[in-house]
This record gives sequence, C-alpha cells and structure tokens, in this order.
Amino acid sequence: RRVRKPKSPLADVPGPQSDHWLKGNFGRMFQDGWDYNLQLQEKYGGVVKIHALLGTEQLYVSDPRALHYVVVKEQHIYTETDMFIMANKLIFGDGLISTLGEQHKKQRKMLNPVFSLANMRDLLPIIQPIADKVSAIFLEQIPDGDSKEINILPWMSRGALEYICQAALGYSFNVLDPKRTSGFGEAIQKLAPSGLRLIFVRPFVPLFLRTITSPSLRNKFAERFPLKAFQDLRGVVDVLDKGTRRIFKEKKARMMSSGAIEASWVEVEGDRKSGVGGQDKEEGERDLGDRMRGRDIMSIMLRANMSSEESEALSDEELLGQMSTIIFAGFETTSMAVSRILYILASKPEVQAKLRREVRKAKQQSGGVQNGWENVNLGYDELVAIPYLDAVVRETLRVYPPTSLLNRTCRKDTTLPLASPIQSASGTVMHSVAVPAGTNVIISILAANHNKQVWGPDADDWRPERWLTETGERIKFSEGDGEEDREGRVRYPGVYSSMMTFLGGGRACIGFKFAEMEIKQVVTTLLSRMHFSLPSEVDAHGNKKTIHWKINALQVPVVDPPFGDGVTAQVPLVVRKVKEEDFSA
Ligand code: HEM
Repeated sequence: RRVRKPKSPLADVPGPQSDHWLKGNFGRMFQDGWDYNLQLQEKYGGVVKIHALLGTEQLYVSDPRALHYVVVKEQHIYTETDMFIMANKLIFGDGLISTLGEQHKKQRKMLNPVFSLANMRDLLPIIQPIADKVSAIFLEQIPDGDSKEINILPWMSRGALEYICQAALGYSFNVLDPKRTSGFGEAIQKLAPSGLRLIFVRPFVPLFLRTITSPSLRNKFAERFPLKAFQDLRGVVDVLDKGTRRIFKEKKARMMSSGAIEASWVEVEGDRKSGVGGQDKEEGERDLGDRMRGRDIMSIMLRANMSSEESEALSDEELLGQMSTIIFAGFETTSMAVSRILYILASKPEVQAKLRREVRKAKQQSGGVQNGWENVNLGYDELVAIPYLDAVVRETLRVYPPTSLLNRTCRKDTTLPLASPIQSASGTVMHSVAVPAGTNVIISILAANHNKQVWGPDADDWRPERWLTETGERIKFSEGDGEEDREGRVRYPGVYSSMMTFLGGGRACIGFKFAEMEIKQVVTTLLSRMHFSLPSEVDAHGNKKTIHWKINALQVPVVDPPFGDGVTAQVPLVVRKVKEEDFSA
C-alpha cells in the first residue's frame, strides 16, 4: 500500500509551484527579483505560500492587518529567526539585532532617547563637513567648464560610513581618503560584501554552531569553519571588535575622570587631558573629541547608562555590541538610498531643477548668504521642513526600500487575520490564515510599499506629489494599525505614514531620523553645487549605457553589457558644476 504524505498545514494557502528542488522560489525572489516579488502579491494577495530552501514552505506576507499582527500585536510570537540571532551574536556581540524578548526591550529602552530629535539637532552641524568634503571630492575631478562621469556609489558609501562612524563613535577613520583609511574603516567596508555572501549559507552555519553549547568550543569550530566568506567575516569582525573596545575604553575612562555624567555634554580634550588612548591609535584615525564634545552616540549612551537605575543599566558587553550593530545597520542602507535619489534626479531633470529651487529658497531664507547661498548650512528644523525634499526622500524610500525582505519565525500556533481576503488554493475565500508554530514568515516590505489597495492604482509609480497637498504642503500621516481609518483606507504599522521601509513595532529601525537627516543633508549639499545627469554614451550598435537596479537581498545597481559586466555595483553619473539654467529645466 502507498503511504500518503501528510497534508501540509499550509496546503490551502495560495502560492506558486516550486522552481527548484534546492532553492525553491528563493532563486527568483532574491536574484534580480523586483518583478517576481511584486507579482506574488498581485497574483495571490497579501499572504502567499512560497517554497524556501530544501523544499520547506514559508509564508510571504504583505497584507496590512497581517503585518500589524507580525510586527506589533503578536511580535512576541513572530521573533527573529534562530539563525539570524545566532549569526548576529557571532558577528556583533550582544547588540540590538542579536537579542530577543526582555533583554531586547531593555536595550531599546536605553537606546531610544539616544536617537531623540534633540540629539539629532545637536549632531547635524558636526557632520555637515562630511557632505562638504564629498562635494569637494567631486568638484576637484571636474575640469573647468566641463563635466565628468563619476561612479558616485563608492563615494556615497564612504560618505555614509564616515557619517555613521563620526556620529556613533566620535571618530573619523579617514575613509574619504582611500590612501589613508584606517584598518577599522577598511574592515567595515568589507563587512557588507562578506556579510551578503553569507546570506545564502547563513541558514546552515549557525545551525550546526548552535548545537555546540560551550562558547570556547563554539569559537574553536568557528575558527576552523571551511568557508572563505565566513573566515573573511571573522577577520573583519575581529578588527571591528578590537577597534570599538579600544574606543569604548577611552571614552569610559575620560567620562569617569571628568565626573560630569549629568552634564548635557562632557567636555573632552582628547588624549591630552584624559591620558588614555592616543598611544593605541591607528594610522589614518582621528579622535574628534574636541569637536564632538561628547555628542556622539557612544558618549550619549554611556552617560545615559551611568545615570540609570542598576536594574535598567546595560552591561559593557551590551553597550559595545550596540556600536558595531549601529555602524553596520546605518551604513549601506543609507548610502544606497542617497545613490538611488541622485540616480532618480539625474533621470528626471525637471524634478532635479524643482528640488534645487526649493533648496535655494530654504537656504536664502535661512540667512547668512554672504559667502553664497550654496554654502549655507541648514539647521535640523530648516532641513526637515522643506516639503518637496521630504516628498522626494519619502517617495524614494517607499518605492525602492533599501531592505526589501525580512524574516521571522512563528513560535506558537496562531492565526493571521487579513485586511483583504485571498482565494485559497482550493478556491474558497480566506479571511485569515492558520500559522503553525515553527513556520518562517517573510515580511515583504517591497510588496507592502507597492500595495495598490493602500497606495492607489499608481502605487508602482515614483510620484513625490502623493506626499503633498495641492498647495505643496506636507500631508500629515499617522502610524497605522492594519485597520481602516476614517476615510476607509487601511494603513500599515510603519514608523510613519503607512510606509514599511523602516518596519514598525518594537524592532523598528531605531536610526530612521538619523538616516533621513543624513540623506537630506547630503542631497541638499550636492544639489546646491552640482548638476547630475545619466550617462549618454552609445556604442556602434546604438546601445545606450544604462544602469540597472537589481533587487537581490539588498539593492545592487549595475551597468548592463556591453558597457558594464552586469554584476559589479556602480552608479556612473555625469556631474558638472551647477549653472543658472539648472534651476528651471
Ligand atoms: C535608509 C536607511 C535605513 C533603512 C531603510 C533601515 C531599515 C531598517 C529596518 C527595516 C530594520 C528592521 C530590521 C529587522 O527587524 O530585521 C532596521 C533596524 C535597525 N536599524 Fe535601520 N535602517 C536605515 C538606517 C539606519 C541608521 C542610519 C541606523 C543607525 C544610526 C540604523 C540602525 C538600526 C538598528 C540598530 C536596527 C535594529 C533595531 C532593533 O532590532 O531593535 N538604521 N532598520
């Protein structure tokens, strides 16, 4: 007699057939998967059954009410996957992205105020010179009265790294000067590629490490693990760990010796006064102690921790874990967003001109234009108050979210209610989906941000005006709960405006205000001085040089053959000094 295979608990959830015995549907989803991801939602609805690695089944979720359950209402049931937590612990130590439950909550409680508006206002003028430096690097390369094609991607990436290192650690690692970059700066730049190469093997690596309970034995195994990407990553992590530990020790010692924990900032005079650091400093590294005056995230965090109740304070290991976590989380995401905005502006000259006009107006109104309006540095409130800039940034982050897919594991049998019913595989109408414990859930930020029922029939179009009233004011949006609002529209539980780019709930992006501030500062600085356009090169067969944005695990912009190899990440744009006509194109 033939033994019947037991029916899968997800059997009735609609979804595509598997494409491959090993990769399931992951090949199409994670490699240049833009169309595939959007079609999944269009064809099957807000909850889709997909085939993951080795024939396992997962849920692919973009319905607003279902996502409200996953990230807010039942976030304790849908936790980060074991592999994610384990791999992050190995890489970053005890930071926010490596902890769960009460420990994670305690860390968030300590860290949320560190990213307050007041701290952002304080940080902005300190990091303005970075945008000025990037702008100077571009201008130096352009011959007088001419233009030049520049691959902006590495500069956006180096700029974002400098931003996050200065803001997080109060240190410069000179990454904008490739000849003098410190070992620490180089290590972080390698972190993203080796981390990404590991995405496909990550599910298996920690699985076997997890079975080893002794930490020292686990380390021994990790040391000998025969995979180059894994070993590269370990080398990078080692440099990161040593660097952050050293800086942490210096700051803590300074703070203890100054005894000014309660002060709004601690006056530090670098190595001279504290007598720590200095001797260990690496080539190409600069302590910004005097300029930062304790306003960097690590110092703010240390002060907050020292003055909090013992039961609420974090251990030194937990504080340290936050530093590499914040640097990693805030680096490639932001640089990809700025690159995407500049690419869009290059392809839409009329939008670029309008934005430049708005920026000029804001800078002129801000005053102090004796040295030229383009050199005026806007304060935090002035910068975030430019409605069109805000609309361009938000619309880019909505249509092209830098992280498009996230993973969770459901820990207890439960049910996902839906805002929009779906048709089951057997043809019935489903208003909710039963989710058995152990099911992996993919949160599709991309599909959520393109949901036509929420964003309208033109959801796929990049249209900044959707964020503005007819008179150009900013429309006010509130956080959603997956229910209908008074106008009958369902909203997502994103940190703001129904947008899932920064997620929502207890594990939402803690650095979203910082990210938006940085993006806006870089864009306004560059746009005030330069004009960007797409490459116009054409080969003998009439093929035009084009940039193609692949959606893999992260976004990867490449140049299609014959001009590029279709693999190497790059964004070549034609750059020249701004002219009067560039305000009215
Ligand atoms: C455009 C830029 C950014 C985007 C799109 C973005 C997006 C996200 C998303 C989707 C998550 C949730 C990840 C998950 O739960 O698996 C997240 C978490 C996080 N982000 Fe961001 N992020 C950005 C910039 C930043 C910056 C600049 C910082 C730091 C200054 C930062 C720090 C973090 C941290 C620490 C977490 C972990 C939060 C937690 O688990 O409690 N991010 N981010």
